[in-house]
Amino acid sequence: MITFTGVSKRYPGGTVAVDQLDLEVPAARTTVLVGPSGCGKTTTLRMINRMVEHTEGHIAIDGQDIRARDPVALRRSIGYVIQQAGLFPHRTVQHNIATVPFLVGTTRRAALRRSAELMELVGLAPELAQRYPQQLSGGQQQRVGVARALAADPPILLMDEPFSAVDPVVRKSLQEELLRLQRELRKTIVFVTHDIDEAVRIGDAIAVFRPGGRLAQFDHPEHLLAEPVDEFVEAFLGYDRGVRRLSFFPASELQLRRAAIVDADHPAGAALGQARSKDEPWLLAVDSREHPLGWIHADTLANTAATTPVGELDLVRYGHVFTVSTDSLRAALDAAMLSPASRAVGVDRTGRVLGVVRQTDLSAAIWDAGGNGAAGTRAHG
Ligand SMILES: Nc1ncnc2c1ncn2[C@@H]1O[C@H](COP(=O)(O)OP(=O)(O)OP(=O)(O)O)[C@@H](O)[C@H]1O
Repeated sequence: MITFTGVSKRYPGGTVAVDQLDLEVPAARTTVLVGPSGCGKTTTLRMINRMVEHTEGHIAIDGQDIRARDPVALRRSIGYVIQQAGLFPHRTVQHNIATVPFLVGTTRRAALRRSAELMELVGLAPELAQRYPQQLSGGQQQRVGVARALAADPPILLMDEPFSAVDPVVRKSLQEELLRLQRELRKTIVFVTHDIDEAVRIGDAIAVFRPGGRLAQFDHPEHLLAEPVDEFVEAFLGYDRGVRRLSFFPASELQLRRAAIVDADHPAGAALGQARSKDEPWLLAVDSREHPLGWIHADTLANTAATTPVGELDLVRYGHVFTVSTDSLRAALDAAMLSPASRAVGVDRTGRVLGVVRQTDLSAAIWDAGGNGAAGTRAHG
């Protein structure tokens, strides 16, 4: 655990970057520091490894005051990842990753072996080992940065806007990788970002700072979104926080309708009977592996020769699906909103259709989620 007690930082010249911070950063969890530009996030992060010395108060790691530690040894025992990775341009990928092992006197062989292990861990192909940083994409550079920070197996990892220089798609995949790594490694991660969506996605706890370096709220993401302490936090979270909160409620409890599924080789007449008897105006046609093909409306079936197989009709695109076991209500809502049939298609991990969810059933689940705020369980998606 990292404990800040009455910590302030006044830079020479008088700027108070952090003002009387009391914060307990839990061990083996990801804590995210968010807030508008200049509110003291980076300063807070850098005070942990003494790259910036605090001017008031105490900072302790597992009960030990960091001032009692040698700053160089302290820094080496804490992983540090920054925006645009901060790699050494004249060192190959494998040597960049092995920087700290080399510094602390690990044998060349052991350091390079560790480097290869870490490349695999962060999802970098082995053939990239001999490349130089400028020969990598932004996302690959960030992965090297993470691998380098993990090389000495530090219990604490500080990450300062590590993913903000890459495009949104790469950023999302890096966030997913970080979540996967963290499930495996259980480091104490302190992560700085401007982006509240990123914070909610990866944080177990979120500290929102306000201008002037003051802590506004420290909370679990779902609780933060449900109950911002004041107007500043509410505005910072954005006015779509209700929808964002849905990402904490699993889709697995949604009622899935199987009666709306029809095999592609089923004749139109029988499908029409199914649609009418089950009160399902939209049917989802599936192939022999039960993967979705598209929607068909009862009116279309009524105007088709009864013997024509459903799969030969003009099916309406089904849009995107949600994975029942891992996605959240937010993903299911999104799938339903974008569906021409106003229904979301729920699949298993292999893409097999498990059922469809109507917007009315979704509304009921969302209503329940709203009523039981704090009881939500985190979905993985
Ligand atoms: N070395 C320094 N000397 C003087 N003032 C500084 C120094 N570093 C930061 N500051 C000031 O301290 C305040 C907090 O800066 P800090 O970088 O911690 O904020 P931040 O929340 O990380 O900002 P951003 O999101 O823009 O990176 C700002 O007013 C900044 O100008």
